[in-house]
Amino acid sequence: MTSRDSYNIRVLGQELYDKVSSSKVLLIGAGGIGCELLKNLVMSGFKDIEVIDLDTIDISNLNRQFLFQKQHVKQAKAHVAKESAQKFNPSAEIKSLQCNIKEAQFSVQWFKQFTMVLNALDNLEARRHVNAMCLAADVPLVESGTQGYFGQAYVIKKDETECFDCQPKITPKTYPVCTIRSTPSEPIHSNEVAALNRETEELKAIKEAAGSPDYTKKIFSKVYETDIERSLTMESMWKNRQKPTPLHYDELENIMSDIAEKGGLEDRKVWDLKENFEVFKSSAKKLSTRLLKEREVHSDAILSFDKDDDDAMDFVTAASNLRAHIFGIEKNSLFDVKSMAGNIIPAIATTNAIISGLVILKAFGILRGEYKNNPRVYLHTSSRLISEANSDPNPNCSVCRSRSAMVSVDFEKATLRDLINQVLLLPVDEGGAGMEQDEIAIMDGSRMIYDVDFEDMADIPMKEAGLKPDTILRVTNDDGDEIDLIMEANNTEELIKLSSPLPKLVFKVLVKRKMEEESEEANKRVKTMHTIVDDVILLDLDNADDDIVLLD
Ligand SMILES: Nc1ncnc2c1ncn2[C@@H]1O[C@H](COP(=O)(O)OP(=O)(O)OP(=O)(O)O)[C@@H](O)[C@H]1O
Ligand SMILES: [Zn+2]
Repeated sequence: MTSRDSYNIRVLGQELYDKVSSSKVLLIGAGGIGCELLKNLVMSGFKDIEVIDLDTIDISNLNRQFLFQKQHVKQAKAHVAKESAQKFNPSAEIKSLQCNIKEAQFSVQWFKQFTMVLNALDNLEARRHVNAMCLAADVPLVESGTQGYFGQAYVIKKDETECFDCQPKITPKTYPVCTIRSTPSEPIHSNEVAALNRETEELKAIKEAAGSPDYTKKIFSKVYETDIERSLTMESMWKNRQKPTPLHYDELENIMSDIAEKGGLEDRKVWDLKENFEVFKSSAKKLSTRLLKEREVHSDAILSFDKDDDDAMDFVTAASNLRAHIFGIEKNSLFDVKSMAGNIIPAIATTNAIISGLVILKAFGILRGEYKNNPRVYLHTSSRLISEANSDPNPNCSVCRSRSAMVSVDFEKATLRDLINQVLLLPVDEGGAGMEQDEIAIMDGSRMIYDVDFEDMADIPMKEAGLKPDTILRVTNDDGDEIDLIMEANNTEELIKLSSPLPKLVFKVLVKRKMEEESEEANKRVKTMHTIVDDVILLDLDNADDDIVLLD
């Protein structure tokens, strides 16, 4: 036993320590939160850890992802994180995978081997996927995230708490191109125009003029002079708006200044007009020189935008500020533009550290069997921690409120008809779905494979119908019941068999489904169901007669 272990026994107590050291944990993501978390896991006594990350280390990760150093740049995050974290507690067994967690090899069955899953991801799609997999595998998940000084950590457990998708998520803002091209009104508009310009016509012009002595002048004059003067001729556009003021290259060139290019300009300072002009010229020149060099190797080389490319960020900042000046919009520092153009909020190491610590506390809670009573924790401004009770699943959530079960299948022989007869029509008290034949619909992802008017695939072997192990079939009926059937290859003689009885119906929502999904209005109504008029909720808690509750 290492001294780390005896220390952990004293801190956690023997009972929790034993649970910690015998549990198997999956950590998804080895970025800002993931690095902190992996270090915390090994230091607090977790011994069996699998870490997965699809990415390689970028130089910009080094300021906060402290398991990585300069010599690791371009190596796989998961492998380097494992090597570095291992040193904190050599008795821990860490397995690393450089993969996308959405790959088919990480099946529901694979997820089932873990005591818990810890998410340290940075995107909605992967979070949604892991949420669905953990629900299907019935493995508790700790979800976490940070944005600047804000952060949160909470537990998701099937049937006990809200899942990741129980509450609608705000989708990132987009701006209509036509509006921002002609009449930008906020700083972010100008930035996007600069980015768009760079990506479309104006960048093409820069590329074509690259190498010629007056190419920056050409592009400058087109975007900031000719285009603006043209738009000024459309009188009606400026009736209720401030008119733009074109910029003239030669006039700016003649302003006396000792700045030759960006050298010495601070990233957090808002540059003045002349400074933006000089940075525009120098960054455009550097970008085009780079392009010409790359074209010597590949004739069709292009430059693509990367928020961590200094020349690209200088160009976008200066170009958007020049345009902001024309439209009388406030200019921004390079630091601010980087947040907007890269659609990022700067990551803060301290926030990641606080949230990772909380994730470990949530994980201890899971090992003590605390789900609903394992409060969500939010980190707010002024470093205040706020805890909030974990909520029940949203009865209208289409992700966690559908029932799911594993079905073992002989894909070579069993047909959808077998599935219908032996699982879906099977009475509820025999562990089946108790559905009616003519109201069943079966979907394989977005592909309809069976309903009463489409039986083409009902009598062919499932393999021929394109079904394979780990397919998740969604079965619905006219009552709005939803059942997810996770199809696994069978290891018995039987054609088809439910691995476990279907979970009983807890909440059955018979609203006419018009209120579902997408629209904000619908989402509001889902959250406050008592305001729904004319909708009916059917609670069938014990599978006895349905109770009908009318909502006023
Ligand atoms: N589908 C996925 N499968 C595996 N790993 C993923 C998946 N999606 C995201 N990740 C990983 O999750 C981690 C999230 O970490 P973080 O938020 O710190 O992002 P980052 O890319 O390292 O930093 P930044 O975006 O701030 O430059 C990243 O390392 C990323 O590679
Ligand atoms: Zn849910």
